[in-house]
Amino acid sequence: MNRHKEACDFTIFGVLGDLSRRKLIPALYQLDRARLLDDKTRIIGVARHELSQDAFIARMQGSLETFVGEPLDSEVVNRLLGRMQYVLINLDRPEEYRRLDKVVDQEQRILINYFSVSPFLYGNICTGLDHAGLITPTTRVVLEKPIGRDLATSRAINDAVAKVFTEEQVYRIDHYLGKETVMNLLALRFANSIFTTNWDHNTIDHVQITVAEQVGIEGRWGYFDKAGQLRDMVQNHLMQILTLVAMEPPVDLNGDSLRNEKLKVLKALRPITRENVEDKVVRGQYGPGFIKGKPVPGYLEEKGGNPHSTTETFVAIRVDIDNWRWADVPFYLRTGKAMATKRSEVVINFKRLPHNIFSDSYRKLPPNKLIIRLQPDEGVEIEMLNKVPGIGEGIELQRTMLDLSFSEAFSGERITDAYERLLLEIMRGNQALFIHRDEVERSWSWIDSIQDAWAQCNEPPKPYPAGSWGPVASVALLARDGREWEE
Ligand SMILES: NC(=O)C1=CN([C@@H]2O[C@H](COP(=O)(O)OP(=O)(O)OC[C@H]3O[C@@H](n4cnc5c(N)ncnc54)[C@H](OP(=O)(O)O)[C@@H]3O)[C@@H](O)[C@H]2O)C=CC1
Ligand SMILES: O=C1O[C@H](COP(=O)(O)O)[C@@H](O)[C@H](O)[C@H]1O
Repeated sequence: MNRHKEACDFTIFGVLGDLSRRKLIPALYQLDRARLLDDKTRIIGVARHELSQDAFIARMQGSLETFVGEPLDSEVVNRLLGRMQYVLINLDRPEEYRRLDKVVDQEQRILINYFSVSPFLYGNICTGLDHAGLITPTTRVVLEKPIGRDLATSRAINDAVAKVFTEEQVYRIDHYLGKETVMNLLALRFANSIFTTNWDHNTIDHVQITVAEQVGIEGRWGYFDKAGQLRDMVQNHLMQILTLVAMEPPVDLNGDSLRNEKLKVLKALRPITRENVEDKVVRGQYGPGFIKGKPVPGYLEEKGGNPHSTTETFVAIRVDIDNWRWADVPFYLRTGKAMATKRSEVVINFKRLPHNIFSDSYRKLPPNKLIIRLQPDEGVEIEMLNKVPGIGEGIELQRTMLDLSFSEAFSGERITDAYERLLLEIMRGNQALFIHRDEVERSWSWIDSIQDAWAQCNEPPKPYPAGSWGPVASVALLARDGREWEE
């Protein structure tokens, strides 16, 4: 691993697509602004449209103007655009990859190949790069999620990539791993003794992980309807958050140390099958409703959609981890589109104390909670009991919050976008924030079992109004265990 910035030929396949325009190009702008790109680094955009270099630069400038979200620094814009070069390649045609050979220089710079296209094109790109003799031991490849749609397709894609790249050359992106607050889970857990020593079945009752999105599908029907929320969000983002919360302490922060500990958690997930799927999983689909006071269509009425689709837009799951640390500590996951608000958080619910010595007003003392706000309004809260000040008789208790809001505690620090961090780590050659093939395949195998169980049950998803917290059945999922969601 090289911790220093290196000169790269950063090549984006699918440079005119949504991800590239909305996330990658703006992230490169921020890195250039922070002087984190080597002076010799170049950005090569690959797409299949006849486009002059000037027209390409104009399109990239348009992306910056639309998606950077702050006034642009013209000096940085000019420097960044000056690094860019367009190359026309139809990714299905191996003979066209030779055009890249003319622009990359692997003696001077590291070649990074970012596949910002459908995963079903990854094999073709690998063949094309190999055909053109562009793969050397220092070449890197970046794969976007989702890798496939199940274990079989993910294996086929990983096999195609493994024909030409070693695992040490592959960077599988899950952008949640680049979010400040997700990375902070490591600091919280392994830099603070109060948590390190209170992080198991002895002190924790259960864990909740919520990733609620307020947006609906909004023009992404073609992709989303074939995927659904389980594949789109749980297989990757929620599984990664879960593994970071549940894993054993890694020996250090190196890529393999972290990835091995995460993998052990995935191996310990209790399978969900036809026999228990109805008790453990709730599938929902949003209907018409109101978001921010405005009427919004249901999933089946979205533009370009199929009015008979049974694809889920919401999932809630009780996950059990069969290992020593988490015996009898359920992890409840929920994620959905078109929900009441955008909110992602992890809530660690501690156990109740066995006995109450205080007033009768609390029959049982409410347990402590640690709330980790992943986004928005990033921060950490601890819910605890305090004495109400005063000289009255006895000790009166009140629930209080210790609230560490990142915007206040680190005021002046800009919260970097996940892609900025991840692109930088790829350029540095640090694999710690990227996913190993074994993790992807373990996760798919667990998800496939739920998909199979759903297919056997053949039950339609439960409806919920857009702008709500999901189907009522998701409340019942916890109520059956005597618990409730953090609201
Ligand atoms: N968009 C997002 O927010 C996210 C995307 N991802 C992943 O990122 C990847 C890209 O997604 P996204 O940008 O949304 O997809 P888009 O469809 O917007 O972009 C893909 C690009 O690939 C190009 N392309 C397709 N086939 C070929 C070909 N044969 N030769 C050359 N170019 C081709 C398309 O060009 P053309 O215009 O000619 O069809 C298009 O510009 C996917 O793997 C997706 O799952 C992951 C997380 C979030
Ligand atoms: O990967 C994806 O993530 C987004 C949500 O990302 P966030 O950073 O805005 O939380 C989700 O909307 C999309 O469907 C999914 O493919």
